[in-house]
Amino acid sequence: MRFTKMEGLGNDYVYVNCFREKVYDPEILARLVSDRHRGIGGDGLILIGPSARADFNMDIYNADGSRAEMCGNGIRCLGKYVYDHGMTEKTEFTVETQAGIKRLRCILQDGRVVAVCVDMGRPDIGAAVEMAVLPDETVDFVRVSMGNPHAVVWVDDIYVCQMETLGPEMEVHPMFPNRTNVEFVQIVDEDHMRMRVWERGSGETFACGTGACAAVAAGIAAGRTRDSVKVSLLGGTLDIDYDRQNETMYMTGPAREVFEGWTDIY
Ligand SMILES: N[C@@H](CCC[C@H](N)C(=O)O)C(=O)O
Repeated sequence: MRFTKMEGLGNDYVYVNCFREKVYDPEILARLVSDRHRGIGGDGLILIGPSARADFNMDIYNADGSRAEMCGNGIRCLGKYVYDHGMTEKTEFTVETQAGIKRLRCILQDGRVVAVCVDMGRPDIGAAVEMAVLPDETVDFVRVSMGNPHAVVWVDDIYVCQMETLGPEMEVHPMFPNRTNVEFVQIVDEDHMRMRVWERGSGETFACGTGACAAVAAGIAAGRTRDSVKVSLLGGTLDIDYDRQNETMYMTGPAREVFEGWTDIY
């Protein structure tokens, strides 16, 4: 099976072009290829395929084999893949995901895609909630859906926020029957946030595009940020812009191809 390893801000995925490859069991394949010691290594698996409703289809599986509805960093890399590999001549096109159809605009340098802007759709924000966690503590969070589930926790400092213990506990808490991604977010000022993320099915990653949109949506709803915010993650910075008129979030950030290869795991 031929594959391509790609990354957006260090959030890395193994891509398989299903226009020419057949994947028999994507859940098992995701676990095998994501293994950083015995596999290719990545935060999950992304399958690029045809769509009856859009220019392309994206299916994403986390490192533990679970299926996710959407991936912000992953969809930017898909945009780079299909343009740079000559699968489209358009710099603006649509991608069907489990969270609906997303519109992408590729930003080129010397004929290659260096960054992609994605219309991420309308965030769905819940009320602030308190959750009991061990031992005898509570944590306040805001539930946000970007098509996939997020819990945004405000912290004073992302480096001393107990992410390693709270993240896995919140991910599987009974309040989230489908589990959740958890964002730990520090407001630097009205235009800038710092964020660490515990991803459902993958653990801590360097960045999460849907998570950054969820954090900005929660920041705007709480009156703590403006509509255009830079989100600094461990792997770099994303630009998130809320379009009030159309009630939609735009995410802009880089996309990189790391290497191509062949594997007999499939
Ligand atoms: N890293 C992604 C999100 C990937 C899916 C997520 N772990 C989930 O299960 O919802 C992003 O950049 O958005």
